[in-house]
Amino acid sequence: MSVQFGQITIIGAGLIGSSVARAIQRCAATATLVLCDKDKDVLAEAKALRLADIYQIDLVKAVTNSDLVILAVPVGAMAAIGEMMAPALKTGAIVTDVGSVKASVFKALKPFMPEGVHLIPGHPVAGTEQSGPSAGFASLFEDRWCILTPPEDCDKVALKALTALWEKFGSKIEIMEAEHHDLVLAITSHVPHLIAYNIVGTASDLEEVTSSEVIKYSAGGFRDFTRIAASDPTMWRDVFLNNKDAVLEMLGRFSEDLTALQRAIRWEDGDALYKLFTRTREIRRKIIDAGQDDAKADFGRPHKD
Ligand SMILES: NC(=O)c1ccc[n+]([C@@H]2O[C@H](COP(=O)([O-])OP(=O)(O)OC[C@H]3O[C@@H](n4cnc5c(N)ncnc54)[C@H](O)[C@@H]3O)[C@@H](O)[C@H]2O)c1
Ligand SMILES: O=C(O)C(=O)C[C@]1(C(=O)O)C=C[C@@H](O)C=C1
Repeated sequence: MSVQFGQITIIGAGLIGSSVARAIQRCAATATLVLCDKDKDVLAEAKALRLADIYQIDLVKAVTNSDLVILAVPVGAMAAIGEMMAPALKTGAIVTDVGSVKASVFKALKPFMPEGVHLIPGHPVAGTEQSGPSAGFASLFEDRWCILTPPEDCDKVALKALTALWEKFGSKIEIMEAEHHDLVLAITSHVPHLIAYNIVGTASDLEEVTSSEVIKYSAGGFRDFTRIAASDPTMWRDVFLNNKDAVLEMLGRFSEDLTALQRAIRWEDGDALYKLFTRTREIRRKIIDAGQDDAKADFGRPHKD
């Protein structure tokens, strides 16, 4: 495959940044790949893994001359990075990100973007509970959705180039409004993570059950929740603080439905329970039929490369 960009810079060499680096290397999408991270140990780990051509702790130096800058940092870190790197951005460059929330990222970055720089936020809907450069893998994005949320006046050529790159990674592309993205992901990703954090927290707080019993007898359902609840604390703190309205809206609905379930159990309304469980089983089957599930669901995705 041919080189599409002269220089690409990835800011943040963690799970997603390092997976993007590996995917870029695999499809030879750039002549020069620059990897930047604020943490020197992370950069050293990335270097040992040979994830890029240049390793740079200085943000300004890292983005200078880049045709594409990909921000792969927690969403709460975007604004400060945007402000710091803005003066060094090349005219015509594309700035994108991989953050799990979209409206707040656009709002955080837009004011700093110089004239002639194309800001196109993105979100690969693929990941694991792991963090850091060693946890990444090139096939992470294969057959997964990558949602792009370009502004209405987005440059068509820039959008086409970014779309082509994600397609090279094996992703399926969906174009969406940022606010709609945040509402959909609140129910499909953010609230499920909150539920997992909460149930594992509740179990560990139980006074009459020791924490060693929780670990010893954790099977099936609870174990699956612990995988999700092991996800990165910084990343998820930032997701909830930056998608507050949509998460609270979905959490309100969730609480109402939970109260209905509570009532059904109290009044021994077996029909209501049976009906709901039948409906939810159908949803699981539809997800499998649509190819959106894989065996990794239990313990993270196996590394395929
Ligand atoms: N983990 C997932 O499953 C997943 C999936 C899709 C999208 N995302 C999004 O991807 C982004 C990165 O998540 P991750 O899982 O790769 O996290 P990670 O913790 O593995 O990596 C984040 C990296 O960013 C670096 N960093 C933080 N602030 C920085 C700064 N100011 N300058 C330079 N580097 C900085 C950290 O040192 C770290 O190495 C987040 O916005 C997250 O919402 C995560
Ligand atoms: O599989 C997992 O471990 C994930 O949590 C991945 C997951 C998700 O909720 O689906 C997490 C956050 C991202 O923004 C995208 C993907």
